Amino acid sequence: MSSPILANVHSEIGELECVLVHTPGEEVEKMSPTNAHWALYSDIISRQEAQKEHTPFKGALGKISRVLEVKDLLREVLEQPEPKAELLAAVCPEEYPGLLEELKAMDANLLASRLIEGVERPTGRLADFQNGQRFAIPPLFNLFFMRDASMTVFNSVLLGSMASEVRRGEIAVLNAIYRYSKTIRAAVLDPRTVKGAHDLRVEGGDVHIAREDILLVGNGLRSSAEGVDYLVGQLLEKGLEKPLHVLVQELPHAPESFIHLDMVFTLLDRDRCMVYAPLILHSPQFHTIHLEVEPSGKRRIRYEHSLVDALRGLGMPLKPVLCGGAENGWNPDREQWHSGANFFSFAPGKIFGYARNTHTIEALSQNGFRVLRAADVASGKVNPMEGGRCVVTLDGNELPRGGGGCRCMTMPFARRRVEW
Ligand SMILES: NC(=O)NCCC[C@H](N)C(=O)O
Repeated sequence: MSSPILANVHSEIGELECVLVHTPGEEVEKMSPTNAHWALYSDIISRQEAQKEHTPFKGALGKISRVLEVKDLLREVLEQPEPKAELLAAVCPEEYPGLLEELKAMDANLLASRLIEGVERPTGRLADFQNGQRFAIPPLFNLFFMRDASMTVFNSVLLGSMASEVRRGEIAVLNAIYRYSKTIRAAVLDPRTVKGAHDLRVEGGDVHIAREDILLVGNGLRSSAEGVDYLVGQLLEKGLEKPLHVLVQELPHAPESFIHLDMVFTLLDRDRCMVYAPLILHSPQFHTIHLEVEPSGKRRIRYEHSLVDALRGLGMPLKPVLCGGAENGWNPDREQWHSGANFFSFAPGKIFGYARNTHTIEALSQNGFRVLRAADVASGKVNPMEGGRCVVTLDGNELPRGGGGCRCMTMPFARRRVEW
């Protein structure tokens, strides 16, 4: 058996070597207009349509990098008796002992599907049915947004501390995978072990590694100040070789399309970033805070003019490309809403994004990004690794209704180091 792949991510843009994804399955249809908002979707979506859009994305990723389906990793873990028992104990409510036995008897394949797609309460009680509490184990509606519930930070994986109850089931599954998979290996940082930390929240959409010594962290609905302090504390405990700069970007709590930093800002190349300008370039209300941490643990903290200015000050001059192609007006708002600022870099200057955000794609084209189609990359018709900058576009009309884009749908596990 080959040796496991080790967690190794030291930037947002290094050439991708291994990425975790989840193809949207039955779980995305286990909702109706009444509970879609609770499930954190802005609309109900069709599995078939979502899969149609996701397939070329995964296919294109497969031409570039090793791609691991989270369900395959889960199956591998469930084939091992002790991890299986441990995971079932974590997710199966004690009030249904019969259910636990039923799940224990399932083979790894069926059980992996059940844990992702959800298990209905076995009681058949009308009250549960009517109040929408139908699940003993809720479906992992948002699992295809692999980015958020865990994140590779250097050589460790940090489990998310999710702001919404509906996403907490993802953590148990991912925790089991990171601890027991034979395919991948990582040291796991688990915020659940911190006692009494009621306001410790951190999600991967907010955590970006700009450079080995610079982290960017969104601070809003999903990641709290305590979450940032936890991450810094963990990195200090592991030992810093040089000062670490943490640039914290405050985010508005509404509308819901501003949930994470990656919905308003993503890194595209050594010298380009995508910005939703009204917030990232021109907001006096939402601050950028620079936390400098020395290897000794000594910290300094100050306001910066903006994220882009702070990065320039740290020797990362970035030209912003505008989401919606303009500073203000309808287009930035319309395209940001459909994850128009959310790009996933698979190498410096090589990115994935949704084709529907035409003004943003045009702005990228004007910045030297060749526009390719994911289906053509997946079929081998074009090779995105050849030539300079490119944006690989996928038809994303159904997927963004779940609330995220290409960065949200990937969890990079290993990348090559960038030569700066
Ligand atoms: N990084 C991201 O912005 N992820 C998108 C997550 C969407 C999901 N429906 C959520 O609200 O958590």
